[in-house]
Amino acid sequence: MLEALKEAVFKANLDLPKHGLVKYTWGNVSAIDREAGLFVIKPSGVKYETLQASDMVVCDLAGNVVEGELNPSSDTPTHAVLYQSFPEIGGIVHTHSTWSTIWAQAGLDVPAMGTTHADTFYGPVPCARFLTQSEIDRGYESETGHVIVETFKNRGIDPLAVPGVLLHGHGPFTWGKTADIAVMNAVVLDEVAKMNLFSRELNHFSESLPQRILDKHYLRKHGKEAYYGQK
Ligand SMILES: O=C(CO)[C@@H](O)[C@H](O)COP(=O)(O)O
Repeated sequence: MLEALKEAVFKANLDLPKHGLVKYTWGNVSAIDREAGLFVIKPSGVKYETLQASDMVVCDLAGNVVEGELNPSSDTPTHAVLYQSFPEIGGIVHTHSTWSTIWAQAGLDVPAMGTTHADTFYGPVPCARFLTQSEIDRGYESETGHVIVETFKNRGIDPLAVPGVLLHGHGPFTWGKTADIAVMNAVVLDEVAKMNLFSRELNHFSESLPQRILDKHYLRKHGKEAYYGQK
């Protein structure tokens, strides 16, 4: 079942260490077949060096395993909630990539400070709040997905215009129309997180570009007159 999608997700998972986004088994990639209502995700705890396409696990939109010998990623419930809530996305990446995780641990949005950021993200990449104890008790991974969705809803952010989020104290999730685009967005997010960290230091001596200039840059690059969901 879904052999081609398994191959695509397998290759996308191997791109994480290739781009320096993961250490050991930190992180995972999934992709969804919307017609089948099933998504394919990396198995939990399997080293990238030994990973095979046949190891991929197939889950339904509730996160239940429908095919696969291995346990799905521990983040499967988060992926499931995001696929349910963001119907236009096709692939999701979670990592603990260094520079994005620095901002996540600080509980800060990654600000839009230049065109490199604005090429991909229409405004800041938000940092979602800590989970409450009762949320953790209900299930950390599924509640994580709900906190991400709540963040975008409460802040009026379009997940297609900002295909990524930080989780306070945890790390980044990114997404896109395919697993490969989700991986690219994860690479860009980590790169701009690194750039912004040092730009903010230098900002003690200089000014950043105004947000309106960067917003126009995004809209021009993405051919959008006015992007709904963003003021
Ligand atoms: O965030 C975490 C653990 O804190 C997970 O994302 C692990 O980093 C990867 O878990 P598996 O996908 O191997 O279950």
